[in-house]
Amino acid sequence: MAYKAGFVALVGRPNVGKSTLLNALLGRKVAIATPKPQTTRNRIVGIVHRPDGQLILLDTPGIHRAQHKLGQRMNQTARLTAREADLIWHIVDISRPPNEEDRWAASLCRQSQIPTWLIGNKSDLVADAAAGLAPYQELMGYQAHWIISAAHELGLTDLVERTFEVLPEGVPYYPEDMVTDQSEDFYVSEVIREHVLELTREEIPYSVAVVVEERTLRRPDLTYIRATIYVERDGQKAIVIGDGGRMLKQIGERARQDLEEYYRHRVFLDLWVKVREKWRNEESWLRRLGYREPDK
Ligand SMILES: Nc1nc2c(ncn2[C@@H]2O[C@H](COP(=O)(O)OP(=O)(O)OP(=O)(O)O)[C@@H](O)[C@H]2O)c(=O)[nH]1
Repeated sequence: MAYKAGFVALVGRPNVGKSTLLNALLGRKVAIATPKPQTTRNRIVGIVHRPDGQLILLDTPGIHRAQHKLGQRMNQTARLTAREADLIWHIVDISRPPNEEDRWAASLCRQSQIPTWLIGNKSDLVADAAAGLAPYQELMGYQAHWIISAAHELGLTDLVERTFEVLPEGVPYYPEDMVTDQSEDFYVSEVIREHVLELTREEIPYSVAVVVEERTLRRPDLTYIRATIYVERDGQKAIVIGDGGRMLKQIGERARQDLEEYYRHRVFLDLWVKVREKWRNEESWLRRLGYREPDK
């Protein structure tokens, strides 16, 4: 069987169940990939790995965020192009009728000219799912539609199965063993490190490493992150902390803002600075920090 690999963009107004769907799909066979922010505009939020293929799920920032800024957003970032996705899943909540935002999302999908499937979620909430889906179908007229319940994991197998069928043939984009936590922690540490380097300039060259010690979702809208910034000398520690802790506060502030943007909810960032001499020579440390040898 030919190997399939492709990108699916998730589109849908807030609250339709995108995160729930992702979580349901991101079972064991799935890993989160966290590319550097500059490498792609549409964030990769998950990869479904199978022996015969790889389904890469993309989130499209800007599409489902701004309710009141809808007008502005229309001319701004939210845009999907065929270069970025092979298929769009436009997710809707069939327990409610379509609203302005659903219409707007639909117009973006149409403009993109990417094949789009209508995914009617929350089927468990309605007695007649087909009736719930009908107004959306009328409005959008997409090629195909699906009825699912992300929360109850209904209809997902078929959806994924059929999606693989339409993905292009290709080679894997990502290694199969991509581990969720590692890449996410690595991303978080890179964000922090970036601000350390930016704010301290030449004073702290490359002798800085950041280790995420804890990262927990404390509440649905709050991620707690405790991280340690490692430097090689006491003098560097003093610089990173700054007078009265001012530098560290600024680093934390900037990194937190970036991370809140990334997680789309509040982040409590607890930063520590420690000295560890010559960490750069320690192999186990380099591995712990995520600096692995590139994949062959
Ligand atoms: N009954 C039911 N509730 C669901 C289903 N899918 C999602 N929900 C609920 O709908 C609400 C919104 O779900 P999310 O997954 O956070 O929606 P989202 O589209 O990611 O929302 P944003 O993060 O705001 O973009 C949550 O309370 C979910 O528990 C479903 O299939 N059935």
